[in-house]
Amino acid sequence: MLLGVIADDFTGAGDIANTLAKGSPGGDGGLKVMQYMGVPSGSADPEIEAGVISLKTRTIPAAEAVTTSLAALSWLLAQGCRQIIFKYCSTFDSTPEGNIGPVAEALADVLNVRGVIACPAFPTMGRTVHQGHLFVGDRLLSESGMRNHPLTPMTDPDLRRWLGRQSRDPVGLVATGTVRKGPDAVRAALNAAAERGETLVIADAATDDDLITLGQAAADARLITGGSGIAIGLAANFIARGLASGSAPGTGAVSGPGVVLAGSCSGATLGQVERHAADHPSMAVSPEDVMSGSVGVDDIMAFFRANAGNAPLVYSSGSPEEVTAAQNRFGREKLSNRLESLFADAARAAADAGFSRIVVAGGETSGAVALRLGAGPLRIGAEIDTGVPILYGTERPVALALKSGNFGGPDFFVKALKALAGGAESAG
Ligand SMILES: Nc1ncnc2c1ncn2[C@@H]1O[C@H](COP(=O)(O)OP(=O)(O)OP(=O)(O)O)[C@@H](O)[C@H]1O
Ligand SMILES: O=C(O)[C@@H](O)C(=O)CO
Repeated sequence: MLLGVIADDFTGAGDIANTLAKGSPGGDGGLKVMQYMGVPSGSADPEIEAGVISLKTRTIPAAEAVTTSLAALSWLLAQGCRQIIFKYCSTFDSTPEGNIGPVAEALADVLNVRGVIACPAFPTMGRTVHQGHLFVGDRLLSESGMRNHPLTPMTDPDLRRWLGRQSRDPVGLVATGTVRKGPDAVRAALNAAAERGETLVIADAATDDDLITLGQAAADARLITGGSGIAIGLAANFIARGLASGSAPGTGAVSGPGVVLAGSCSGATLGQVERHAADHPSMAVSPEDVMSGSVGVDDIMAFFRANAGNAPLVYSSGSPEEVTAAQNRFGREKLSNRLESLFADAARAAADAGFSRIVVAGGETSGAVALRLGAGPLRIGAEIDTGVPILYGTERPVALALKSGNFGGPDFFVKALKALAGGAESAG
Protein backbone atom coordinates (compact mmCIF):
# COMPACT_ATOMS: atom_id res chain seq x y z
CA MET A 1 0.00 0.00 0.00
CA LEU A 2 1.40 3.36 -1.07
CA LEU A 3 -1.18 5.82 0.09
CA GLY A 4 -3.40 5.69 3.15
CA VAL A 5 -6.47 7.83 3.76
CA ILE A 6 -8.12 8.47 7.10
CA ALA A 7 -11.60 9.79 6.29
CA ASP A 8 -13.78 11.35 8.98
CA ASP A 9 -17.02 10.04 7.47
CA PHE A 10 -18.15 7.27 5.15
CA THR A 11 -19.46 9.27 2.21
CA GLY A 12 -16.31 11.38 2.28
CA ALA A 13 -14.29 8.16 2.23
CA GLY A 14 -16.13 7.05 -0.92
CA ASP A 15 -15.61 10.49 -2.42
CA ILE A 16 -11.81 10.38 -2.09
CA ALA A 17 -11.66 6.67 -2.96
CA ASN A 18 -13.41 7.63 -6.20
CA THR A 19 -10.87 10.40 -6.91
CA LEU A 20 -7.92 8.07 -6.34
CA ALA A 21 -9.46 5.26 -8.40
CA LYS A 22 -10.12 7.62 -11.36
CA GLY A 23 -6.72 9.31 -11.22
CA SER A 24 -5.88 12.79 -12.49
CA PRO A 25 -7.96 14.29 -15.32
CA GLY A 26 -6.30 13.29 -18.60
CA GLY A 27 -3.74 11.23 -16.65
CA ASP A 28 -2.60 7.63 -16.83
CA GLY A 29 -5.29 6.05 -14.69
CA GLY A 30 -5.77 5.69 -10.97
CA LEU A 31 -4.73 3.54 -8.05
CA LYS A 32 -6.15 0.20 -6.92
CA VAL A 33 -8.31 1.39 -4.03
CA MET A 34 -10.21 -0.35 -1.22
CA GLN A 35 -12.54 1.36 1.24
CA TYR A 36 -12.47 -0.13 4.74
CA MET A 37 -15.23 0.16 7.34
CA GLY A 38 -13.40 1.38 10.43
CA VAL A 39 -9.85 0.30 11.27
CA PRO A 40 -9.35 -3.22 9.83
CA SER A 41 -8.00 -5.98 12.07
CA GLY A 42 -6.05 -8.12 9.57
CA SER A 43 -3.60 -7.16 6.84
CA ALA A 44 -4.62 -5.60 3.55
CA ASP A 45 -4.65 -7.44 0.23
CA PRO A 46 -1.11 -6.74 -1.07
CA GLU A 47 -2.56 -5.70 -4.45
CA ILE A 48 -4.19 -2.62 -2.92
CA GLU A 49 -2.28 0.61 -3.61
CA ALA A 50 -4.53 3.04 -1.71
CA GLY A 51 -6.43 2.10 1.43
CA VAL A 52 -9.22 4.42 2.56
CA ILE A 53 -10.32 3.94 6.16
CA SER A 54 -13.86 5.19 6.74
CA LEU A 55 -14.31 6.51 10.25
CA LYS A 56 -17.30 8.17 11.88
CA THR A 57 -15.26 10.77 13.70
CA ARG A 58 -16.57 14.05 12.34
CA THR A 59 -18.92 14.82 15.18
CA ILE A 60 -17.79 12.65 18.10
CA PRO A 61 -15.82 14.17 21.03
CA ALA A 62 -12.41 15.39 19.83
CA ALA A 63 -10.38 13.11 22.14
CA GLU A 64 -12.15 10.02 20.77
CA ALA A 65 -11.67 11.21 17.20
CA VAL A 66 -7.94 11.58 17.85
CA THR A 67 -7.60 8.09 19.38
CA THR A 68 -9.47 6.42 16.53
CA SER A 69 -7.60 8.37 13.84
CA LEU A 70 -4.25 7.44 15.38
CA ALA A 71 -5.28 3.76 15.36
CA ALA A 72 -6.08 4.16 11.65
CA LEU A 73 -2.68 5.79 11.11
CA SER A 74 -0.85 2.88 12.77
CA TRP A 75 -2.66 0.35 10.61
CA LEU A 76 -1.90 2.27 7.42
CA LEU A 77 1.77 2.67 8.33
CA ALA A 78 1.94 -1.05 9.10
CA GLN A 79 0.66 -1.71 5.53
CA GLY A 80 3.63 0.28 4.18
CA CYS A 81 1.95 3.62 3.31
CA ARG A 82 4.41 6.36 2.38
CA GLN A 83 1.84 9.11 2.37
CA ILE A 84 -1.20 9.75 4.57
CA ILE A 85 -4.20 11.93 3.79
CA PHE A 86 -6.62 13.09 6.46
CA LYS A 87 -9.88 13.59 4.51
CA TYR A 88 -12.55 15.93 5.84
CA CYS A 89 -15.49 17.63 4.22
CA SER A 90 -15.21 20.12 1.38
CA THR A 91 -17.37 22.39 3.51
CA PHE A 92 -14.89 21.95 6.41
CA ASP A 93 -17.59 20.48 8.68
CA SER A 94 -16.35 20.95 12.24
CA THR A 95 -17.04 22.92 15.40
CA PRO A 96 -14.85 25.26 17.48
CA GLU A 97 -13.87 22.17 19.53
CA GLY A 98 -12.78 20.10 16.52
CA ASN A 99 -12.36 17.68 15.05
CA ILE A 100 -10.23 18.78 12.11
CA GLY A 101 -7.59 20.65 14.16
CA PRO A 102 -7.07 18.12 16.95
CA VAL A 103 -6.93 15.12 14.59
CA ALA A 104 -4.65 16.79 12.02
CA GLU A 105 -2.21 18.00 14.69
CA ALA A 106 -2.14 14.59 16.37
CA LEU A 107 -1.34 12.91 13.03
CA ALA A 108 1.35 15.53 12.34
CA ASP A 109 2.89 14.93 15.75
CA VAL A 110 3.20 11.17 15.18
CA LEU A 111 4.58 11.68 11.67
CA ASN A 112 6.81 14.47 12.99
CA VAL A 113 5.85 17.00 10.33
CA ARG A 114 4.91 20.69 10.26
CA GLY A 115 3.76 22.94 7.42
CA VAL A 116 0.99 20.48 6.46
CA ILE A 117 -1.47 21.45 3.70
CA ALA A 118 -5.10 21.97 4.79
CA CYS A 119 -7.28 22.44 1.71
CA PRO A 120 -10.97 21.52 1.50
CA ALA A 121 -11.39 22.87 -2.07
CA PHE A 122 -13.49 20.81 -4.49
CA PRO A 123 -14.02 23.14 -7.47
CA THR A 124 -16.23 20.68 -9.43
CA MET A 125 -18.70 20.93 -6.54
CA GLY A 126 -18.29 24.71 -6.27
CA ARG A 127 -16.15 24.66 -3.12
CA THR A 128 -13.18 27.01 -3.58
CA VAL A 129 -10.72 28.67 -1.21
CA HIS A 130 -9.61 32.30 -1.73
CA GLN A 131 -7.29 34.08 0.72
CA GLY A 132 -8.14 31.38 3.22
CA HIS A 133 -11.90 31.90 2.90
CA LEU A 134 -14.15 29.03 1.80
CA PHE A 135 -16.84 29.65 -0.81
CA VAL A 136 -19.75 27.41 -1.84
CA GLY A 137 -20.57 28.55 -5.36
CA ASP A 138 -20.60 32.34 -5.23
CA ARG A 139 -21.44 32.57 -1.52
CA LEU A 140 -19.17 32.52 1.48
CA LEU A 141 -19.51 29.25 3.41
CA SER A 142 -21.32 31.02 6.24
CA GLU A 143 -23.96 32.30 3.80
CA SER A 144 -24.55 28.86 2.26
CA GLY A 145 -26.95 26.18 3.51
CA MET A 146 -24.10 24.95 5.72
CA ARG A 147 -24.94 27.62 8.28
CA ASN A 148 -28.00 25.48 9.15
CA HIS A 149 -26.28 22.09 9.29
CA PRO A 150 -27.87 19.93 12.03
CA LEU A 151 -24.53 18.83 13.57
CA THR A 152 -21.81 21.21 12.35
CA PRO A 153 -23.31 24.63 11.54
CA MET A 154 -20.59 26.52 9.64
CA THR A 155 -20.84 30.15 10.68
CA ASP A 156 -17.35 31.44 9.82
CA PRO A 157 -15.86 31.26 6.30
CA ASP A 158 -12.35 32.30 7.43
CA LEU A 159 -10.65 28.91 7.59
CA ARG A 160 -7.54 30.21 9.33
CA ARG A 161 -9.67 31.66 12.12
CA TRP A 162 -12.03 28.64 12.31
CA LEU A 163 -9.20 26.09 12.28
CA GLY A 164 -7.20 28.30 14.64
CA ARG A 165 -9.95 27.93 17.24
CA GLN A 166 -9.56 24.14 17.07
CA SER A 167 -5.77 24.00 16.90
CA ARG A 168 -2.90 24.14 19.37
CA ASP A 169 -0.43 25.81 16.95
CA PRO A 170 -0.89 28.90 14.76
CA VAL A 171 -2.46 28.21 11.36
CA GLY A 172 -0.72 29.46 8.20
CA LEU A 173 -1.84 30.40 4.68
CA VAL A 174 -0.47 29.70 1.22
CA ALA A 175 -2.50 32.07 -0.92
CA THR A 176 -3.35 31.88 -4.63
CA GLY A 177 -0.47 34.18 -5.62
CA THR A 178 1.98 31.56 -4.38
CA VAL A 179 0.02 28.54 -5.63
CA ARG A 180 -0.01 29.98 -9.17
CA LYS A 181 3.80 30.25 -9.11
CA GLY A 182 3.97 26.45 -9.06
CA PRO A 183 4.96 23.50 -6.87
CA ASP A 184 8.41 24.81 -5.90
CA ALA A 185 6.95 28.08 -4.59
CA VAL A 186 4.32 26.15 -2.61
CA ARG A 187 6.96 23.86 -1.11
CA ALA A 188 9.05 26.86 -0.10
CA ALA A 189 6.01 28.52 1.52
CA LEU A 190 5.16 25.34 3.43
CA ASN A 191 8.75 25.06 4.66
CA ALA A 192 8.67 28.68 5.80
CA ALA A 193 5.38 28.00 7.61
CA ALA A 194 6.94 25.00 9.33
CA GLU A 195 9.87 27.20 10.44
CA ARG A 196 7.37 29.62 12.01
CA GLY A 197 5.82 26.73 13.96
CA GLU A 198 2.65 26.50 11.87
CA THR A 199 1.59 22.87 11.83
CA LEU A 200 -1.45 23.35 9.59
CA VAL A 201 -1.45 25.67 6.59
CA ILE A 202 -4.60 26.59 4.69
CA ALA A 203 -3.87 26.39 0.96
CA ASP A 204 -5.95 28.34 -1.56
CA ALA A 205 -7.34 26.49 -4.58
CA ALA A 206 -9.99 27.67 -7.03
CA THR A 207 -9.41 25.23 -9.90
CA ASP A 208 -8.37 21.62 -10.47
CA ASP A 209 -5.06 22.99 -11.80
CA ASP A 210 -4.42 24.64 -8.42
CA LEU A 211 -5.10 21.28 -6.75
CA ILE A 212 -2.74 19.51 -9.13
CA THR A 213 -0.05 22.08 -8.26
CA LEU A 214 -0.64 21.40 -4.55
CA GLY A 215 -0.48 17.65 -5.24
CA GLN A 216 2.84 18.06 -7.06
CA ALA A 217 4.19 20.20 -4.23
CA ALA A 218 3.16 17.47 -1.78
CA ALA A 219 4.64 14.55 -3.73
CA ASP A 220 7.02 13.81 -0.85
CA ALA A 221 4.81 15.01 1.99
CA ARG A 222 4.11 12.39 4.63
CA LEU A 223 0.83 14.06 5.57
CA ILE A 224 -1.72 16.04 3.57
CA THR A 225 -5.15 17.12 4.80
CA GLY A 226 -8.17 18.21 2.82
CA GLY A 227 -11.28 17.34 0.87
CA SER A 228 -11.25 14.81 -1.96
CA GLY A 229 -9.97 17.52 -4.33
CA ILE A 230 -6.57 17.47 -2.69
CA ALA A 231 -6.11 13.92 -4.05
CA ILE A 232 -6.61 14.85 -7.72
CA GLY A 233 -2.90 14.92 -8.52
CA LEU A 234 -1.70 12.23 -6.12
CA ALA A 235 -2.24 9.04 -8.15
CA ALA A 236 -0.18 10.63 -10.93
CA ASN A 237 2.75 11.18 -8.53
CA PHE A 238 2.98 7.45 -7.81
CA ILE A 239 2.47 6.48 -11.46
CA ALA A 240 5.14 8.96 -12.66
CA ARG A 241 7.64 7.39 -10.25
CA GLY A 242 6.84 3.88 -11.52
CA LEU A 243 5.42 2.84 -8.14
CA ALA A 244 1.92 2.22 -9.54
CA SER A 245 0.96 1.25 -13.06
CA GLY A 246 -2.38 3.07 -13.41
CA SER A 247 -5.66 1.18 -13.31
CA ALA A 248 -9.38 1.79 -13.88
CA PRO A 249 -12.23 1.61 -11.31
CA GLY A 250 -13.88 -1.84 -10.95
CA THR A 251 -17.06 -3.04 -12.61
CA GLY A 252 -20.00 -5.20 -11.49
CA ALA A 253 -23.77 -5.50 -11.26
CA VAL A 254 -26.09 -6.60 -8.48
CA SER A 255 -29.53 -7.83 -9.41
CA GLY A 256 -31.82 -7.80 -6.30
CA PRO A 257 -34.38 -5.06 -5.61
CA GLY A 258 -33.28 -1.65 -4.32
CA VAL A 259 -34.17 0.71 -1.48
CA VAL A 260 -33.34 4.32 -0.69
CA LEU A 261 -32.74 5.69 2.83
CA ALA A 262 -32.34 9.44 3.33
CA GLY A 263 -31.27 10.78 6.74
CA SER A 264 -29.66 13.92 5.36
CA CYS A 265 -31.34 17.31 5.72
CA SER A 266 -28.99 19.09 3.29
CA GLY A 267 -30.39 21.18 0.45
CA ALA A 268 -29.54 18.72 -2.33
CA THR A 269 -31.07 15.79 -0.44
CA LEU A 270 -34.29 17.72 0.26
CA GLY A 271 -34.65 18.28 -3.51
CA GLN A 272 -33.86 14.63 -4.30
CA VAL A 273 -36.42 13.39 -1.76
CA GLU A 274 -39.10 15.65 -3.21
CA ARG A 275 -38.32 14.57 -6.76
CA HIS A 276 -38.22 10.84 -5.94
CA ALA A 277 -41.36 10.91 -3.77
CA ALA A 278 -43.31 12.52 -6.63
CA ASP A 279 -43.35 9.24 -8.58
CA HIS A 280 -42.14 6.50 -6.22
CA PRO A 281 -43.49 5.03 -3.00
CA SER A 282 -42.16 6.99 -0.04
CA MET A 283 -42.43 6.83 3.72
CA ALA A 284 -41.60 9.82 5.92
CA VAL A 285 -40.26 9.03 9.38
CA SER A 286 -40.61 11.98 11.74
CA PRO A 287 -38.43 12.64 14.80
CA GLU A 288 -41.59 12.23 16.92
CA ASP A 289 -42.27 8.76 15.41
CA VAL A 290 -38.75 7.61 16.15
CA MET A 291 -38.46 9.04 19.63
CA SER A 292 -41.85 7.68 20.70
CA GLY A 293 -41.08 4.31 19.15
CA SER A 294 -44.30 4.41 17.12
CA VAL A 295 -42.32 3.61 13.94
CA GLY A 296 -39.65 0.91 13.94
CA VAL A 297 -37.76 -1.46 11.67
CA ASP A 298 -40.78 -3.76 11.20
CA ASP A 299 -42.82 -0.89 9.79
CA ILE A 300 -40.05 0.08 7.37
CA MET A 301 -39.59 -3.53 6.27
CA ALA A 302 -43.34 -3.91 5.69
CA PHE A 303 -43.17 -0.78 3.51
CA PHE A 304 -40.13 -2.08 1.59
CA ARG A 305 -41.73 -5.50 1.01
CA ALA A 306 -45.02 -3.97 -0.16
CA ASN A 307 -43.13 -1.78 -2.64
CA ALA A 308 -40.26 -4.07 -3.70
CA GLY A 309 -39.29 -3.36 -7.29
CA ASN A 310 -40.58 0.22 -7.21
CA ALA A 311 -37.54 1.94 -5.65
CA PRO A 312 -39.14 2.67 -2.23
CA LEU A 313 -37.74 5.63 -0.27
CA VAL A 314 -37.70 6.10 3.51
CA TYR A 315 -36.67 9.54 4.71
CA SER A 316 -36.44 11.63 7.84
CA SER A 317 -35.18 14.72 6.00
CA GLY A 318 -36.73 17.95 7.18
CA SER A 319 -36.32 21.71 6.63
CA PRO A 320 -33.87 23.70 8.79
CA GLU A 321 -36.77 24.97 10.92
CA GLU A 322 -38.11 21.44 11.49
CA VAL A 323 -34.64 20.17 12.36
CA THR A 324 -34.08 22.94 14.92
CA ALA A 325 -37.50 22.40 16.51
CA ALA A 326 -36.92 18.63 16.77
CA GLN A 327 -33.42 19.08 18.20
CA ASN A 328 -34.68 21.53 20.82
CA ARG A 329 -37.38 19.09 21.81
CA PHE A 330 -35.40 15.84 21.92
CA GLY A 331 -31.72 16.86 22.14
CA ARG A 332 -29.46 16.90 19.09
CA GLU A 333 -27.32 13.90 19.86
CA LYS A 334 -30.06 11.68 21.19
CA LEU A 335 -32.24 12.34 18.16
CA SER A 336 -29.42 11.81 15.65
CA ASN A 337 -28.40 8.56 17.32
CA ARG A 338 -31.95 7.21 17.30
CA LEU A 339 -32.53 8.18 13.66
CA GLU A 340 -29.17 6.77 12.55
CA SER A 341 -29.76 3.45 14.39
CA LEU A 342 -33.18 3.10 12.85
CA PHE A 343 -31.80 3.60 9.34
CA ALA A 344 -28.91 1.23 10.05
CA ASP A 345 -31.21 -1.51 11.38
CA ALA A 346 -33.59 -1.02 8.45
CA ALA A 347 -30.76 -1.31 5.91
CA ARG A 348 -29.48 -4.48 7.58
CA ALA A 349 -32.95 -6.03 7.65
CA ALA A 350 -33.46 -5.06 4.00
CA ALA A 351 -30.14 -6.63 2.94
CA ASP A 352 -30.98 -9.78 4.93
CA ALA A 353 -34.30 -9.93 3.06
CA GLY A 354 -32.56 -9.77 -0.33
CA PHE A 355 -32.67 -6.05 -1.11
CA SER A 356 -29.17 -5.96 -2.50
CA ARG A 357 -29.00 -2.40 -3.86
CA ILE A 358 -28.96 0.23 -1.15
CA VAL A 359 -28.76 3.97 -1.67
CA VAL A 360 -28.16 6.16 1.39
CA ALA A 361 -28.15 9.96 1.64
CA GLY A 362 -26.08 11.63 4.36
CA GLY A 363 -22.59 11.01 5.71
CA GLU A 364 -23.52 10.20 9.30
CA THR A 365 -26.47 8.14 8.15
CA SER A 366 -24.28 6.27 5.64
CA GLY A 367 -21.71 5.58 8.35
CA ALA A 368 -24.32 4.03 10.62
CA VAL A 369 -25.72 1.97 7.74
CA ALA A 370 -22.38 0.76 6.37
CA LEU A 371 -21.12 -0.32 9.80
CA ARG A 372 -24.31 -2.28 10.48
CA LEU A 373 -24.47 -3.94 7.05
CA GLY A 374 -21.36 -6.05 7.52
CA ALA A 375 -20.52 -6.01 3.82
CA GLY A 376 -16.76 -6.08 4.49
CA PRO A 377 -14.26 -3.80 2.74
CA LEU A 378 -15.83 -2.12 -0.29
CA ARG A 379 -14.48 -2.29 -3.83
CA ILE A 380 -14.68 0.98 -5.77
CA GLY A 381 -16.68 1.00 -8.99
CA ALA A 382 -17.68 3.64 -11.51
CA GLU A 383 -18.66 7.17 -10.50
CA ILE A 384 -22.46 7.62 -10.37
CA ASP A 385 -22.42 11.39 -9.95
CA THR A 386 -19.60 13.75 -8.94
CA GLY A 387 -17.93 12.34 -5.83
CA VAL A 388 -20.17 9.27 -5.44
CA PRO A 389 -18.84 5.90 -6.67
CA ILE A 390 -20.59 2.54 -6.78
CA LEU A 391 -19.34 0.47 -3.82
CA TYR A 392 -19.39 -3.34 -3.96
CA GLY A 393 -19.42 -5.43 -0.76
CA THR A 394 -16.67 -8.03 -0.58
CA GLU A 395 -18.31 -10.09 2.17
CA ARG A 396 -21.92 -9.98 1.05
CA PRO A 397 -23.41 -9.44 -2.40
CA VAL A 398 -24.63 -5.89 -2.03
CA ALA A 399 -23.92 -2.74 -4.01
CA LEU A 400 -24.13 0.61 -2.26
CA ALA A 401 -24.32 4.28 -3.15
CA LEU A 402 -23.40 6.37 -0.11
CA LYS A 403 -24.16 9.99 -1.01
CA SER A 404 -22.87 13.04 0.80
CA GLY A 405 -25.71 15.34 1.78
CA ASN A 406 -25.08 18.02 -0.81
CA PHE A 407 -23.97 15.75 -3.66
CA GLY A 408 -25.90 14.44 -6.65
CA GLY A 409 -28.39 15.84 -9.17
CA PRO A 410 -32.15 16.00 -8.51
CA ASP A 411 -32.76 12.47 -9.93
CA PHE A 412 -29.85 10.92 -8.04
CA PHE A 413 -31.81 8.12 -6.36
CA VAL A 414 -33.09 6.63 -9.63
CA LYS A 415 -29.75 7.17 -11.33
CA ALA A 416 -27.93 5.41 -8.49
CA LEU A 417 -30.28 2.42 -8.31
CA LYS A 418 -29.87 1.89 -12.06
CA ALA A 419 -26.09 2.20 -11.83
CA LEU A 420 -25.93 -0.34 -8.98
CA ALA A 421 -27.76 -2.80 -11.22
CA GLY A 422 -25.08 -2.32 -13.88
CA GLY A 423 -26.96 0.32 -15.86
CA ALA A 424 -30.46 -1.25 -15.76
CA GLU A 425 -33.36 0.36 -17.65
CA SER A 426 -35.55 0.61 -14.58
CA ALA A 427 -34.59 1.70 -11.06
CA GLY A 428 -36.73 -0.81 -9.06
N1 LIG B 1 -35.81 15.56 10.76
C1 LIG B 1 -34.64 15.57 11.41
N2 LIG B 1 -34.49 16.36 12.49
C2 LIG B 1 -33.30 16.40 13.15
N3 LIG B 1 -32.22 15.66 12.82
C3 LIG B 1 -32.34 14.85 11.75
C4 LIG B 1 -33.55 14.76 11.00
N4 LIG B 1 -33.37 13.88 10.00
C5 LIG B 1 -32.10 13.44 10.10
N5 LIG B 1 -31.48 14.01 11.16
C6 LIG B 1 -30.10 13.79 11.60
O1 LIG B 1 -29.28 14.79 11.02
C7 LIG B 1 -27.99 14.23 10.72
C8 LIG B 1 -27.73 14.46 9.25
O2 LIG B 1 -26.41 14.15 9.02
P1 LIG B 1 -25.91 13.31 7.76
O3 LIG B 1 -24.42 13.35 7.85
O4 LIG B 1 -26.54 11.98 7.67
O5 LIG B 1 -26.40 14.16 6.52
P2 LIG B 1 -25.65 15.40 5.88
O6 LIG B 1 -24.98 16.16 6.95
O7 LIG B 1 -26.62 16.08 4.99
O8 LIG B 1 -24.58 14.68 4.97
P3 LIG B 1 -23.02 15.01 4.82
O9 LIG B 1 -22.42 14.85 6.18
O10 LIG B 1 -22.60 13.95 3.88
O11 LIG B 1 -22.93 16.39 4.27
C9 LIG B 1 -28.07 12.75 11.06
O12 LIG B 1 -27.50 12.50 12.33
C10 LIG B 1 -29.56 12.48 11.06
O13 LIG B 1 -29.92 11.37 11.86
O1 LIG C 1 -16.02 16.59 0.90
C1 LIG C 1 -17.22 16.43 0.74
O2 LIG C 1 -18.01 17.35 0.49
C2 LIG C 1 -17.78 15.06 0.98
O3 LIG C 1 -16.84 14.08 0.63
C3 LIG C 1 -18.11 14.90 2.41
O4 LIG C 1 -17.26 14.58 3.21
C4 LIG C 1 -19.49 15.26 2.83
O5 LIG C 1 -19.83 14.58 4.01
